[in-house]
Amino acid sequence: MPAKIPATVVTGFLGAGKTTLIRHMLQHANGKRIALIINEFGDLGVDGDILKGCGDETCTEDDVMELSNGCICCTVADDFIPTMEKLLERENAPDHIVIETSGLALPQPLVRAFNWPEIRTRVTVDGVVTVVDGKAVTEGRFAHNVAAVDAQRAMDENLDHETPLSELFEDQIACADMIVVNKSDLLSGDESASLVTKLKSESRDGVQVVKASMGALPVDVLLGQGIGAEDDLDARHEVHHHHHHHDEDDDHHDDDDHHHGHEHSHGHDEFESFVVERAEITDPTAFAEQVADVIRAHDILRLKGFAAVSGKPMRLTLQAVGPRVDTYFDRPFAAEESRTTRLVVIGESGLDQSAITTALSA
Ligand SMILES: Nc1nc2c(ncn2[C@@H]2O[C@H](COP(=O)(O)OP(=O)(O)OP(=O)(O)O)[C@@H](O)[C@H]2O)c(=O)[nH]1
Repeated sequence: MPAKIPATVVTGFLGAGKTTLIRHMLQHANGKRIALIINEFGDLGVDGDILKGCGDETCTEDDVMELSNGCICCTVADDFIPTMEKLLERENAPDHIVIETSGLALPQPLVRAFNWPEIRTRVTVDGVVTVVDGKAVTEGRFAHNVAAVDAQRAMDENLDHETPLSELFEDQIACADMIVVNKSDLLSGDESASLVTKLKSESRDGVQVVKASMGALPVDVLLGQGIGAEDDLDARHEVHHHHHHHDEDDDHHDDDDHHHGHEHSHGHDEFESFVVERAEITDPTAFAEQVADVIRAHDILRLKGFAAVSGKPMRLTLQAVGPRVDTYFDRPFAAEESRTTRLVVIGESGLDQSAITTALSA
């Protein structure tokens, strides 16, 4: 039997730097054929577009497969397994598979999917890499809810779920084989060192915690961990209490209802996304400020997309994580492509979509 193809799962909260890390990895792959599977939250396919546009010969469009919108654990049978099978049927099998989960995904259900018989004999989970936004964590964006949650708990003992942010973060840390403290360039040496120490103490024994800027890590550090995470699921406990019925079963593959039945009880239903489309903008700097103001006013977690700038043939990529907005021109608009501005907005459920749309369209 041929050796199993190793697959690395890259997880991490919205905007932590997963796509940036993968892009760096592809550009330094040294001839290794890496196939990518991307599961994005939000409708625009921004991550796939950024990766396909990386212009490196080792990452042709064929090597990037996008899963339809939705969380992997709800769509294993309909989407993830068929996509993997398509990849495995290719004549020219990849040396390594990298899966970028959406920033709102729980990695455990994805790792569990590697125990499906169709996949288990041919692929193994080489390791789970969890990318952490060092700046956001240092600023307490995931932890500052803890006091409120504890207060809530004290009032109602039946309430067993945490805030969506802290709970996702904990699940992603609990599943990690390697934790990347990204965005170290935005931290002092002391800040990043103390975050490394803290995450080491919060993660399982033997988990590596490394610092990075712009996800720049040697490919050999990221790939080839040889963990076999699918055999080791129990150690990667989930704090998501409301769907623990996933836990015991390695053989639920013939029970599709099992996957769909609880689709609406997932933590990430507490998040939503929508797309805002507007006409060309005139000034990238002014628009970035406008976007930052809208993000602050509406508590938006993540905003990204592409803009057309009057008089410029190039497309502007806009990326915001919290109120920090990055822009750069990535490539010319194609002849048949319409010069519009399209942005995907992601936040906790209850966003005022019409007010946000109006403010971004002004
Ligand atoms: N300063 C700084 N910015 C970074 C770093 N890594 C990523 N970014 C920026 O952070 C933004 C989000 O990065 P992505 O790589 O798209 O993050 P992601 O985790 O793939 O985001 P989602 O797929 O939306 O969850 C982009 O504007 C990046 O340029 C870093 O190490 N330092």
